[in-house]
Amino acid sequence: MPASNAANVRSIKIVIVGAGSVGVTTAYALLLSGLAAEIVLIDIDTNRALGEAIDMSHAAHYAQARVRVGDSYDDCAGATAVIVTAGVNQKPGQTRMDLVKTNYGLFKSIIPQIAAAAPDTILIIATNPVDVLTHAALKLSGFPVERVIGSGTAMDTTRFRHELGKQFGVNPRNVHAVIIGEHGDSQLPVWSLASIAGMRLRDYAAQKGIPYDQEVMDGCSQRTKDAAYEIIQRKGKTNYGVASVLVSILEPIITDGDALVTVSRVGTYAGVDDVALSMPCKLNRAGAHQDVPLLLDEKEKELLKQSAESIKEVLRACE
Ligand SMILES: NC(=O)C1=CN([C@@H]2O[C@H](COP(=O)(O)OP(=O)(O)OC[C@H]3O[C@@H](n4cnc5c(N)ncnc54)[C@H](O)[C@@H]3O)[C@@H](O)[C@H]2O)C=CC1
Ligand SMILES: CC(=O)C(=O)O
Repeated sequence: MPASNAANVRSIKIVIVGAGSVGVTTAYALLLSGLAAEIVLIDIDTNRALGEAIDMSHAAHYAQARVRVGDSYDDCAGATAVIVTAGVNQKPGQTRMDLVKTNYGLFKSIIPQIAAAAPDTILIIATNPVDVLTHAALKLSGFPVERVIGSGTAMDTTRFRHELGKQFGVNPRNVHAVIIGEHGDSQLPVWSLASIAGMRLRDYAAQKGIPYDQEVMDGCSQRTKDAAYEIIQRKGKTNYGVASVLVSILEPIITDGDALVTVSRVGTYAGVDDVALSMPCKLNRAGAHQDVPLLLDEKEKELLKQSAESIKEVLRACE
């Protein structure tokens, strides 16, 4: 973090609603990041949350931050951001959309309480299905659209860059490629704009003498899409990747950093209105701004439309 922002951190309070696997891993990643002075955990299982907070407060000794449990949603007051991770997760074989009924019901109860206690905060939604619930959180909070952000395909973009970085033998940070659309099965890779060192992937491969094969590339995007299914099949949940992604979304909000991140936000996409999905957004103190139009090719535009429509269909069924 830039030294000029260090002073800000002393006033930064972040609330995490849902102190399960994603919530506590995020709290720990945030604690070690040094971005917050106070981290508050809120969970219906207050006893377990307290155990986590006590344990983490011993790590806080090394990180100069305070971790505590909130007594009620009133503890959201004054939070720079409230991250929502409460809700059921996928069992092996389930899709994210399979969780919608339970988690939508939960949001109807918790979002109005957070909004009443912290009317100026930024909501960051991680609970799945994240796009549908980002839309729900916007409607239930009455917040401006910039202040309701879904973690969206920031997670998939991270996984995609990891796959491409392995394929091309470069650090994933040097791969410029995004996954857009649903954080789920209808997501799409933007191949037409993917680059390494300013070169299209095909050109980079040619320069390096690496064979370029679209089937191999498609394997990278397929593994990205399937990553959560594989991890859940093997260990029952995903938590480390998303925790780091949530901190990477928080960082530009806390530091007013103007970072471009593929997050989910309500808007109109490929002609489908009032739907939340991910496109690159500029993140800063005021929230998420959609001022990064992507010049998609015709096939990508069609796939984005299909993704928006599939999210909208689930939204309609919820209403
Ligand atoms: N956006 C993303 O990239 C990712 C999203 N997820 C999603 O995050 C959610 C949480 O996953 P896990 O942490 O693995 O589940 P978990 O079961 O470990 O934790 C969920 C927590 O929510 C709490 N909770 C339930 N109802 C509550 C309420 N009314 N108020 C406060 N807390 C409440 C539970 O007590 C539990 O501690 C799931 O929907 C999962 O699909 C998980 C990984 C990645
Ligand atoms: C579970 C989930 O949404 C993920 O790890 O991508």
